Amino acid sequence: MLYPQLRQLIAGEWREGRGDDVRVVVNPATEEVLGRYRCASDDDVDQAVAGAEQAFAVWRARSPEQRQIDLHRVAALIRERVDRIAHLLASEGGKPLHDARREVLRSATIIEWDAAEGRRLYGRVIPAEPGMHLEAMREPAGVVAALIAWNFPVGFMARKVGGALAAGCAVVLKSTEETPGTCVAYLECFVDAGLPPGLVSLLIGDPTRIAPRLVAAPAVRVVSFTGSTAVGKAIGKLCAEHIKRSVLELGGHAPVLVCEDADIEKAVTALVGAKFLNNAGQVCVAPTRMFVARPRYTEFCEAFAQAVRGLRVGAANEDDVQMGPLIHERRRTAIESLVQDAQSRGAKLLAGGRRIGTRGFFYAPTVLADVPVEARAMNEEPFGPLALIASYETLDEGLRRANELGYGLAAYAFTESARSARLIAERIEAGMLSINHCTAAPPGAPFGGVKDSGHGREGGPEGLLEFTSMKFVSHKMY
Ligand SMILES: NC(=O)C1=CN([C@@H]2O[C@H](COP(=O)(O)OP(=O)(O)OC[C@H]3O[C@@H](n4cnc5c(N)ncnc54)[C@H](O)[C@@H]3O)[C@@H](O)[C@H]2O)C=CC1
Ligand SMILES: O=Cc1ccc(S(=O)(=O)O)cc1
Repeated sequence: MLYPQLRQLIAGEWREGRGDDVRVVVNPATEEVLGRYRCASDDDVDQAVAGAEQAFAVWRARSPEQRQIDLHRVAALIRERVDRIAHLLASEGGKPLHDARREVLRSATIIEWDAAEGRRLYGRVIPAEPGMHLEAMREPAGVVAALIAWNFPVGFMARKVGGALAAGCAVVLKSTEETPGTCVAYLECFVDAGLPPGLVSLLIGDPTRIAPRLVAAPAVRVVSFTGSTAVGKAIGKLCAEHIKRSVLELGGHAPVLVCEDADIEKAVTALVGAKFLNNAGQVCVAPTRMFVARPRYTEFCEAFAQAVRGLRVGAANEDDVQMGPLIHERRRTAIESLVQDAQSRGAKLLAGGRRIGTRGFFYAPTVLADVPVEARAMNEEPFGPLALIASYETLDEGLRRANELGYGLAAYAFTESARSARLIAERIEAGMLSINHCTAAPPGAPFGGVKDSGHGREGGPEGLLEFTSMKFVSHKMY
């Protein structure tokens, strides 16, 4: 399948960037160069924002029903082009083709859900004396700056671009440096569906140049970022400086409580899938710190390690592959260093712990047990195929361990006890808790974190409201 020409989409026109730098895109499974792009310049950013501002005026004037119809055309094109988009996502991002396909198809469902929800952005009539009409109106916020990461570029585009458009906004999207071909192919669906020119722009280039200019642009009203907590803090500061509303979907280091009464077989199947088979652990909600009730510890460790040893690692297009490579050499070195550090502090290696092959950024699915609290991996988000296991004596202690980090994105619990489940639900410090499963949040659920994992929500009615502003209108009629 042909790799696309990597062009910017600026004010309705696909064209080359006008920045100085040219960068390459690499297949992480083969290290082969897939393509090159010239970065966006400051002027490109300004033109994209100006185009979005003009298109916003057209789009907000359309009825919510018409916007839903328009977005359904986009979703239909995404489904039609699933093979092409998934192929690009797998080549650039390294995930197995079947996972890439699932992400693309799910993204169409997200857009459809948001498109329908866009018709329900109700305001409120406030009771008042006769002759006075008091109303809280919800309006589209304006131009949205969407900054995404490489691990689920399609899912992120659906949530940010789909959500913003469904709420009546226009979007300037900053592509990921690693997966620009996927972003181009995906946004072609929006253009080819006949949306107003300029409604969605795509900028590819140096994020440290694009992001500050985009956030500072007066027409930009909401900034939606997905990435690390470190970069999220920098974006948050920029937003504060320019008084921009922000949605920050940042890192996580999800704890898992495996209670004494858990079904260990079911827990292991769910956790191995969510940890390793979901983008090789490069997921913000990946279950990573597994705290197991002492009486079930050995049983859990053995079952978990055995399941992990049987996983098939390989390139996206290989038959039956379950886990792909890491996105780049930096991530592999980071995982390696976390594993070495934990082992030097007494952690026991139960599976993996090594590179695989001579080409591509492969690292074996790795399990460490008896991981001490001071190991770096217990504190820094690994963002890779590394699971950590430790035991707890009481549920109180388990909850304390689960809550001890600054992160607060996803958390998981496995228990057959309604009482334990309730206690965990009440006391866990996380934006999302899954009990007895690890399946992904559906489009209608509010996705997001607390503490250092960010603020604001994507998905559900809550996600759409982030792209709206309130206007209070009081009308004295006589
Ligand atoms: N919440 C999530 O889903 C993600 C979390 N991460 C975390 O970040 C760590 C590092 O991965 P990276 O790819 O290096 O993530 P990162 O946070 O550095 O980059 C994420 C996105 O932010 C943009 N970015 C980077 N530096 C920027 C800056 N100074 N100003 C504005 N935008 C900037 C990049 O274009 C990138 O696509 C991972 O190990 C993981 O812990 C990374 C990607 C996604
Ligand atoms: O890594 C975090 C992450 C991954 C996927 C999604 S989505 O549901 O596909 O949007 C959200 C966050």
